Amino acid sequence: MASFRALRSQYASLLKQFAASTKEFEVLATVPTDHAPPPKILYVLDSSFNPPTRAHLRIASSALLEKLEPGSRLLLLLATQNADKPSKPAPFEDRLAMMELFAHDVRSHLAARDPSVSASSMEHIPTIDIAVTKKPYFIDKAAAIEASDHYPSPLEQVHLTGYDTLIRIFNPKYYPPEHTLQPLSALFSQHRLRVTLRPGDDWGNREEQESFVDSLARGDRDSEGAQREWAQKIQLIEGRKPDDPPVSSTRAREAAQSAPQDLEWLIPDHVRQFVISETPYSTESPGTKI
Ligand SMILES: Nc1ncnc2c1ncn2[C@@H]1O[C@H](COP(=O)(O)OP(=O)(O)OP(=O)(O)O)[C@@H](O)[C@H]1O
Ligand SMILES: NC(=O)c1ccc[n+]([C@@H]2O[C@H](COP(=O)(O)O)[C@@H](O)[C@H]2O)c1
Repeated sequence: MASFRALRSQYASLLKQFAASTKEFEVLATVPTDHAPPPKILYVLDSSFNPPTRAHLRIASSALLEKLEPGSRLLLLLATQNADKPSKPAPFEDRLAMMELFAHDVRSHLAARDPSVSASSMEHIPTIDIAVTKKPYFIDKAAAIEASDHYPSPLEQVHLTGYDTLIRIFNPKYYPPEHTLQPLSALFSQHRLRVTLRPGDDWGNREEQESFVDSLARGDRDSEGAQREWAQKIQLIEGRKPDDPPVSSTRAREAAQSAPQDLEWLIPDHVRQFVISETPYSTESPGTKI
């Protein structure tokens, strides 16, 4: 693995080229770098990766472990433009460096759970792509991935999100000018969502979250332009256990500043080494405001 400084400068220059290009989506790196078989299914984890957390690790690895196949590929996708949040530290090159380290965390985690993997052979462990997009909305991200010559076509995408993101995908305010849910039909005609429940004060308890898909299947969102069949394309997954503390990137950024001992349970090993050594969230880093 390259040094942290080398990783960061490699991504800084790739980002510059991407920003100056007319491309909407680009794969910047692949872990491992050697030739991988063409994917048969693409799991997409879109995130701000600021930083990648153990919640992201669980979301990605539980999807891949459900059916560990050579044709499964994971795509870690960083949107350089967010639908709602303004950009804040860490800089994108630091996040991309952390995504690559996170890819190693995911592969180690999968290897530890697959009895057929020996220390010397990771060949059955899925390949992980690290990519950027200029598109903030899922319908456009999915279309940009479809249009990319990096992948065979057609290729089913399974977007890995949390419940809070599902709610926002189904908010008509994001789909001007009509502001209906009809544009989502392009996403659900070919692709799926695998949604991890995120019970808490902000998004309702577990039962309320589980009822979202039932309500869609009953036709409660028909008047907004939704289709009942979409419910079959949304798989809900158990999140953290009720007694486990909630994990989020916000919490990890706070811990980096004031409770570094918490980083151990908040972020996975390779990412943690970067955060401790490079201090991207230190109060002294330029413009840091968590
Ligand atoms: N603890 C969690 N449980 C379920 N889903 C999660 C969890 N953490 C993140 N996700 C999901 O992972 C995706 C990417 O997450 P994101 O980068 O927004 O992390 P975050 O922890 O919510 O960030 P921040 O705290 O900076 O707002 C989103 O779809 C989000 O819903
Ligand atoms: N309707 C949509 O497709 C929609 C709405 C809100 C957020 N998003 C995206 O979801 C991802 C996660 O968002 P947050 O980092 O704000 O939790 C981001 O890439 C964001 O741009 C998409």
